[in-house]
Parts: sequence; structure tokens; C-alpha cells
Amino acid sequence: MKFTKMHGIGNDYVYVNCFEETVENPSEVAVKISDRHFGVGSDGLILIKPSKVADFEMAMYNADGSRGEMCGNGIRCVAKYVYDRGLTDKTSLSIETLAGIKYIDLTVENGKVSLVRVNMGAPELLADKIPVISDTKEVIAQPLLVNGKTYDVTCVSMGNPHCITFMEEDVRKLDLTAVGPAFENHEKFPNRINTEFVNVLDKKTLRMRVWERGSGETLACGTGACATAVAAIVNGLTEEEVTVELLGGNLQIRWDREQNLVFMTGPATIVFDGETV
Ligand SMILES: N[C@H](CCC[C@H](N)C(=O)O)C(=O)O
Repeated sequence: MKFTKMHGIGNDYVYVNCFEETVENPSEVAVKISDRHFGVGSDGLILIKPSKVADFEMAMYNADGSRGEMCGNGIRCVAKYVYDRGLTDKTSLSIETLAGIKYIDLTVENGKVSLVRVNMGAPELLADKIPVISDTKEVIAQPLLVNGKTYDVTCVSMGNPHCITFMEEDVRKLDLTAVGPAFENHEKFPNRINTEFVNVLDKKTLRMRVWERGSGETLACGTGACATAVAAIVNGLTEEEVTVELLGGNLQIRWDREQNLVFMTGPATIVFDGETV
């Protein structure tokens, strides 16, 4: 199987062009190929496929083989792949995901995609997950008991679920391997959840670390950065356009509240092509 290793600010996946390859059992392939010692090494597997309803379809699998509905860093990489490799010459694209069709605008320099802006669609505040609604009708931070400690969390879906915690403590010092799995598998989240730990640096800047459902700590999470920006805005912590600083780099996130759409802008990088034996 031919594949391409790509990353979006350090959130790395193995990409397979399914116009040319067939992947029989993607969950199994995802587990094997993601292994950083016995495989290629990645946060998961993303298949680039033909679509009946959009220009392309993307199917994403976590490192444990589970399916994610959406992947913000992944969709930027898919957009770069299809343009740079000549599968399209359009600079405005649509890509089908399990979270609906996403619309994408490419910035092209010297024939290659340098920056990708994704219309990530409407965020959803997960009121049913954390069942307290304030009188402003918006779900704001609610207490959640994890490993004997109470965290204030705001849950937001960007097609996939996120649980966001703002904290005073420097998130760079957290031991995510200790606390991440307890959030991911918390009884309140029967479908498991992606968890973001966040410092508010100022009204326009957030610092975030993420523990991803099915992949553990990753250097970045695009849907997570969008969900975090939405959570920060509804909690009155930031303005509607923010820079989210992640371990692997920065993303620009803007929530257009009039249209209720979230826009994410960031880079995408091809690392190498390979072939499994
Ligand atoms: N890293 C991805 C999200 C993967 C989400 C996945 N872990 C899930 O099960 O929802 C991103 O850039 O948006």
C-alpha cells in the first residue's frame, strides 16, 4: 500500500489515496500503521476517497482503530494533498466527513498549498452531557469530578465531542497521561471524549494541550482548538477571533456568531511518501 505521511502542526496521520489504493480493513490498518515502534508512526489513518456529494471524502481513524467524525488538522492535509498532487485544480473545495460537508479555501504559493482555511460549520454546546443551562441559554462551565478532583468543564461538539477545561495552572506542566484517560473514559461520556486543557493568555490568545479520544496526547487538534475557542467565547474569556497555541504550532480560529460558523486557518505539511511491504 502506498501512503503519504503528513502533519498539521505536528498532528500526524498516514494518508492513503483511495483513488488508487483499496484499504480493506481501515481500523486494523490504523492500529498497525500508527504504532511508533512497529509501524510508520502516527496519530491515526486518514483515507482520501471519491465522494458523491462533495469534491472528496475523508475518513479518519484514531490510533486505536476507532473512527472519528471529523479532524481539523487532517482536513487541511487532505486539501493540500488533493491540490498539490493534482487531484484537483480548484482552490475552493468541499470535503465530505462524518460530521457533514466542510468547505475549504486554499492559499497557493508557487503551485503549492501554503495555508488552508476551513469552514468548520456550526458548533454545538453539549447541554445534554453536562446538564445545567444558565439563564442566558448558553452552557457555561460546569463541575465535573475526575480522579477525585473537581474541574470546571464546557462541552462542545464540532461534529466530534470535546470537553474543555480552563485552568490557572500552567498546562505545560500537567501530566496528561495521568488525567487524560480519566476524562476520555468518564461515565458521563459513553462515546468517550477529546479533552482540552487550556490557559487563557489574553483576550485573543489561548494555550491548549489535548488528550484525544483514541490517540492519547497529540501535538495539536484542529476540532479541539475550534471547540476551545467557542468555549472561551461563551464563558466570556476571549474575543471572537483567537490564536490557539498548541504544542506543535498555532491555529487562528474565528467564530462568526451572526452566521454561527467557525473558521479555522492553519498550515499543512507533506513529510514523505512510502510503501508498506
Ligand atoms: N486531531 C483531530 C481530531 C481527532 C479527533 C478524534 N481523536 C476523535 O475521536 O474525535 C483534529 O485535528 O481535529
